Amino acid sequence: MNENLNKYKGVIPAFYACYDENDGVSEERTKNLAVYLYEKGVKGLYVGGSSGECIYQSIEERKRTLKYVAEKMKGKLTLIAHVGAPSTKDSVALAKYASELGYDALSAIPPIYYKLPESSIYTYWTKIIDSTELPFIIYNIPQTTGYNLSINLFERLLENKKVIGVKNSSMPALDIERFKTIGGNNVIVFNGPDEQYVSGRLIGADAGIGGTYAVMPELFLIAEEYVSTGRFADSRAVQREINNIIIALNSLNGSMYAVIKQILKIQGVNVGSVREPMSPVIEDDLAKIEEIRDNINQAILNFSS
Ligand SMILES: CC(=O)N[C@H](C=O)[C@@H](O)[C@H](O)[C@H](O)CO
Ligand SMILES: CC(=O)C(=O)O
Repeated sequence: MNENLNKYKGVIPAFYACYDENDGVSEERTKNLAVYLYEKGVKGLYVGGSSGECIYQSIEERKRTLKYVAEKMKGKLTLIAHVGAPSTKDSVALAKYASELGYDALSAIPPIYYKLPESSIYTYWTKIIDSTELPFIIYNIPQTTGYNLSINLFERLLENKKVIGVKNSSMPALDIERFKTIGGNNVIVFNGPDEQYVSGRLIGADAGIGGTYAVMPELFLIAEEYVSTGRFADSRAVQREINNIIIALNSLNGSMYAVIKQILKIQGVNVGSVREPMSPVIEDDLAKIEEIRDNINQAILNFSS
């Protein structure tokens, strides 16, 4: 692995949108969550992606989140700014801003909503990449964007030396193997699906970025330790627990992020709720959410010994 890429190797939580009680971006809560995750020992933060509710926020709000995280964590954690927005213009504005703030790398989803040809997707990503000196991580998440990164476009993008990696959230582990095989040691491949962290790492992912890490960073750090030290049976056991928890997080009335934020709140890290149209948690689910939180803590205890 290229030396410069070592700072990306590890568990990198996707950072959440942190709101005040009036659905506004909260400086204090954003900084508190950043510090909380830093103290857990994660490698870096992926700021302003799906978990950051990027699509529901104004560019101004996204800039504020990028700024608050950088103010607290620059030089302490590897900071990746997700700058994908519906228009190229807004994405480039965010990219330039993240670069001024001292982020380590940029990342972006492909264009959304309209089904654009690959030539437009190539141009979109390239304009973001060309707008700063920062390295770039492609974000492939076909479930939400409707576009699945082709090998052809991946190879074309890799011709640009600023492209250092891909965060792959498609479900086939095969995609991770292909991207790693094609990219080799000069490219870092991030596992996307948290439910397949262990499989992703074994088939070629160098690291992981995920939306549920922040509610149970300990478990992903343990899974990573087991994988990297060859304790495969143990790593499977942790993955099973993680999956039980993710399934539970998705089994209630509120959106997964609302449930996660409720758990963080019980843990003493209040980051508010989710922005509509995502649904908040409902009163009737609060006891079940406590139970999920207890299960997370029990799993951490079980695997820490
Ligand atoms: C589709 C999607 O949002 N994928 C996220 C990013 O890769 C994951 O981290 C999920 O949040 C996670 O795997 C839970 O399903
Ligand atoms: C990984 C993820 O959930 C994000 O893009 O924020």
